[in-house]
Amino acid sequence: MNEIKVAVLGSEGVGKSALIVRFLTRRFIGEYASSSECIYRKRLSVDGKPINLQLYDPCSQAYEGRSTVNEQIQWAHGFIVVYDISDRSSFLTAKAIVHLIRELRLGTGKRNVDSLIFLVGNKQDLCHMREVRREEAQCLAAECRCQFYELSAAEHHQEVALVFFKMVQNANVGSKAKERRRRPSGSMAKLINNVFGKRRKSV
Ligand SMILES: Nc1nc2c(ncn2[C@@H]2O[C@H](COP(=O)(O)OP(=O)(O)OP(=O)(O)O)[C@@H](O)[C@H]2O)c(=O)[nH]1
Repeated sequence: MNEIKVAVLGSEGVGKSALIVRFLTRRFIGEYASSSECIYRKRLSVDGKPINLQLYDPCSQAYEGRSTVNEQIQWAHGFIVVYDISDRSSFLTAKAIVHLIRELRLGTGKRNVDSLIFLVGNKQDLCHMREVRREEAQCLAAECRCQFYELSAAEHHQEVALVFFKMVQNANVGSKAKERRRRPSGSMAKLINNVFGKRRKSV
């Protein structure tokens, strides 16, 4: 069964746990007691195929700089980078994380990251306290070639679910493509067989 690993990153209090819990349970739970990192697991069906999804939530460890994100980047197939639209500093942290992911992914040779970073502005219900303009976030997303969403874990279930499903779909397509690159294609396998198989017989 295909394993898809997604890290949900961002600074403290932006709503990482709220988004994950909203996706997993459809509910918004105001406060979360957890103070240590955790991995949530869920079985999904994508295009009729079963998928084991793992979601990494760093909890209060939040963004602890380059070395922590480096480890998370090695682990994850995809990244949901969250900021709070009413907190400018959380946007700057999200920006730093997105840049770091791109830089480190290129460094590890895992180049195909374009569809696997989502920038998510959470707490859209607090738009009267907005500190990050939507256009600014869209610009960052375009510059870093990632997908952009603005939503509210508190108010939107469908939008939140869509973001997670889209990420799983993209990661799944990426892992299938990787698998195909590893294995020779059907026609290539036939060709290899024809050439080398026949030669072996005639020796
Ligand atoms: N108004 C509003 N509050 C939200 C939303 N999402 C989360 N919150 C609140 O923001 C606070 C932090 O949410 P968490 O989900 O714990 O944030 P986190 O990023 O996981 O925080 P850490 O685990 O400390 O890193 C809580 O009080 C949530 O109720 C939202 O969409 N709107």
